[in-house]
Amino acid sequence: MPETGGVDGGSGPDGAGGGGARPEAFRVDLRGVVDILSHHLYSSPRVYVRELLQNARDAVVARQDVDEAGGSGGAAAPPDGITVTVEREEGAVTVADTGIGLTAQEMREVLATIGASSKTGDLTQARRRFLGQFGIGLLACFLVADEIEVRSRSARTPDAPTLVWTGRADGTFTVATAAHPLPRSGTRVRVRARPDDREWVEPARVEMLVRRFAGLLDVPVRWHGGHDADGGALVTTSAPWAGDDAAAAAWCERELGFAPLAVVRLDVALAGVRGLALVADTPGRVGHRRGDRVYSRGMLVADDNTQLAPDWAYFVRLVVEAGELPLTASRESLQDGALLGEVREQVGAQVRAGVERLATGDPAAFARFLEVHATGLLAMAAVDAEMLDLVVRHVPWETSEGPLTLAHAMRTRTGVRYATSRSDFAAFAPIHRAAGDLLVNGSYVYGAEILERVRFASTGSGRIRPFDRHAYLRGLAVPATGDADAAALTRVAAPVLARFDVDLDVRRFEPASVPVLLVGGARGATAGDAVGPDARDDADPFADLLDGPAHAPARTRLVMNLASPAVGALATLPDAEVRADAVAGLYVTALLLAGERVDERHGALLSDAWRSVILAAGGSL
Ligand SMILES: Nc1ncnc2c1ncn2[C@@H]1O[C@H](COP(=O)(O)OP(=O)(O)OP(=O)(O)O)[C@@H](O)[C@H]1O
Repeated sequence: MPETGGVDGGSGPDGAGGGGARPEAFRVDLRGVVDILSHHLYSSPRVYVRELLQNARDAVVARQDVDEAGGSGGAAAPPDGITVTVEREEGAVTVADTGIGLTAQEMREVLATIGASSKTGDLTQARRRFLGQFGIGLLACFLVADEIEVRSRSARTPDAPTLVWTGRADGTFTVATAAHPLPRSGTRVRVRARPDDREWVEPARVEMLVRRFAGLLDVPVRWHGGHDADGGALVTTSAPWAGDDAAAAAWCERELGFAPLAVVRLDVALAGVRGLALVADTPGRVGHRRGDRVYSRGMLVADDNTQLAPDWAYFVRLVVEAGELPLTASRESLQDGALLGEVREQVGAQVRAGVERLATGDPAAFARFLEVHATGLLAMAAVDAEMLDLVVRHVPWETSEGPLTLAHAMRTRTGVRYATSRSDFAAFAPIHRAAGDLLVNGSYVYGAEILERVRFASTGSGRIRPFDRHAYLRGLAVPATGDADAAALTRVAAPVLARFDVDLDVRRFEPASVPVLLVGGARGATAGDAVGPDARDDADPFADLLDGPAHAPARTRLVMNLASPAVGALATLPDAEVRADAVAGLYVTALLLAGERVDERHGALLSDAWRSVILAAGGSL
């Protein structure tokens, strides 16, 4: 007669509390429970394969504690470990293990009681050794089948009988002695799919699931397609972190589909977490990490897990053995908690250390890393103090002295300045170089934010300042009053520049190779053109306050360098028209040097200037 699973008919003492009412036991509607599992716990019916593998694995581990006296042997004995077999015609899957097995009493107590597990005695100890803990995993078989058959021979006594437990989705089960004993102790669980669920027991699918879930399992797993009589093909392989970097890279290419730029080893001893951080070969989206491949005792938990790495580590994908980190009941993610938080922090620190090692030990690999991930790295540094630190120490910036790290620049120079516009950097870098000052190009995406943070961080305080072109220009030597060259140049150039709505500023500075500098926001084009509002977007917002009377709009200034031979000789040109064309030409040169947008009209001005100068120098039309 079938027994009813999950119902305990026991009762408490009559009259205890509750006015003499007899305590009754909860009843369990197994179909209802399975319905909850399938809709709210498990992501897909395919997890039945994982749950069976997991139970088999735990049984093999538990067996290691028991010294079976002469239990195994015989020609038909299965090989040590786990074997999965599919009967195509029957639509059945069998997972056989050489594990601890079950006695009749254990079958009644742990197989048929929802929430009962043999693995929860000492939770910490159990967690260290077993995958199961909740006592519900076996029910996953009801996602695809109406009946589960567990054929088992306990390893606890040498002459244990082989028993068959048959559990049904209607909540009943039977225990009987098997007609055909198992050749050695262990368990075979067989599920035969419902006609509607045959897709879940298709051999190709089951093989794929077994390889996926159990590929790294810590006990050997064999796949037996059901045709040959041998022990089946070994599915389990060694973990990617067990081999060298080349093996890890090959694994990454095969399993994750990319050739990693670098491999960082992870080892968080406090939770037995081990694995790899594989540096992606494409930029990815900052702040959008691809999930990580997580295993527990070699059983696949997820390949899109986002709990183990900090968000900023978007440039790596992890493959990790989660060690003692507990899993949720669905077994598809990790339980949140202090331990997970600590592990995440250490994983972050180890990824950062890996990037540092790359930066210091393998410059070529680090350069490749920056080529792909620089923007992302800078984006993270703009918000994360530790990434900022890494960027300061290892990322080279364009400076007036060539590429330098900010750390090096600040260590070796005083008064380092950074320009946040490309045009300022282009125009002022040569002047800084000539004066022995250092200018950093901070016009990259996130450059301004990062340099601003560095400026106020303890490492940077006082050593790096934003570049202020107005203040800098005020520092450039003004020709003495009465300087004849300056007066002559002003007479020649000021009226021409006025046509472009541009003021003249005559200075004398090094290097002489810089004839002109454009300062201010306007991109005046040709004479008579008004300066459009959009032309002001590059202007220094404080320029009005610093330079002009209150509320006066900042006017574009052309700084002409009297130290430049071209500028110095300008006023000596005899022909007024040539002089005017040359001034206009220098103005366009200044626009170009400042990286301003120029158009056809500027091209015409430049062309006129060249024509006039060439003709004046003796050329002919
Ligand atoms: N192959 C097996 N060999 C021996 N015992 C088994 C086997 N499969 C299941 N059992 C027993 O049945 C119990 C219940 O299994 P079930 O999968 O429902 O839960 P669990 O593995 O304990 O926990 P979880 O729900 O976390 O998986 C197990 O604790 C174990 O004692």
